[in-house]
Amino acid sequence: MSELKVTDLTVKFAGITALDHVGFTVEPGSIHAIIGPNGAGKSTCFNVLSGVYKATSGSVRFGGAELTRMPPHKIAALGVARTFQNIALSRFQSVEDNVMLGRHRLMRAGFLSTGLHLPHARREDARHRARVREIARFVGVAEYLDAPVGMLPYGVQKRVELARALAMEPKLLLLDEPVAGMNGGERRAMAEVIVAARADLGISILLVEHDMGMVMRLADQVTVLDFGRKIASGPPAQVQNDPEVIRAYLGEQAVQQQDGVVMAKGAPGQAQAGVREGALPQGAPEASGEQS
Ligand SMILES: Nc1ncnc2c1ncn2[C@@H]1O[C@H](COP(=O)(O)OP(=O)(O)OP(=O)(O)O)[C@@H](O)[C@H]1O
Repeated sequence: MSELKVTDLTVKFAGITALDHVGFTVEPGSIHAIIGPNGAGKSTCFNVLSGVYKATSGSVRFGGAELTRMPPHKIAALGVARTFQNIALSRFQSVEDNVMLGRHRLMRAGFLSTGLHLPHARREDARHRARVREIARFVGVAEYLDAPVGMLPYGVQKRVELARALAMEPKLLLLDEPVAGMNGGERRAMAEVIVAARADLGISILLVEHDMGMVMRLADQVTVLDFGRKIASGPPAQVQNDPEVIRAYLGEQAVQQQDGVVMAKGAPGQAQAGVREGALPQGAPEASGEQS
């Protein structure tokens, strides 16, 4: 099994250092979360890992391969699959056809022989469609296989996206805010699928998520970014009590006020000026059911 090792990763855009010598390791078969307030560099990190952005310096190694100079399709071919913050599916195609797109790199029959319905291409297509149906059952979308994706509820579409990523038979899955915009029930269903993907398929998972209840419940390890720098890392229980992390989320005042309890000032439910999105709850709560 391959580990993902990120070392000294730096990404600069004109005038902005989005990632500043960031390092972390995703152990094989683990769930690792990257968290941090808005603009911390989480998406930039994902975009480098999947080949969308080029690193300014540093290294990303997956197994024996250096990913930083590889195009996205080569990284995918090594077994790294990702989902996106905003759903990236073909709305007019069926669930089955969308998930089949994930299998393309695994198919040997060319476009022409598939189009001409040659026997070997037909057999291969049937084999892949059978696997697609298995994966659809695994993520709980089997009943929607024939439906156009655009007709389905948002939570189901997010699971279809996960199914398409799993259809690539990845070793490492990058999930960019997998429960964003979902209601409580949808979040719990998604969390169950993520846990099952690790347990049943042995996949390593790297997760960016603003739902801290979910992160604290699912992740084995958490890396915290703020303004492009890694400010903390470790198991969830350790990270959520780290003063640097509390300061990043709630500001200096909160650190001075808090004595074991992290709270923002102001009326309940009212955001404090300067408090950044993704407030960090104490304890290890169940999946929150609330959107951060
Ligand atoms: N393509 C780009 N060009 C210029 N600046 C960028 C680009 N992508 C990201 N940035 C900047 O890099 C910094 C990190 O942004 P990034 O989107 O990675 O943060 P994030 O932690 O994912 O935030 P959010 O939680 O809001 O999605 C921000 O200052 C952002 O404006």
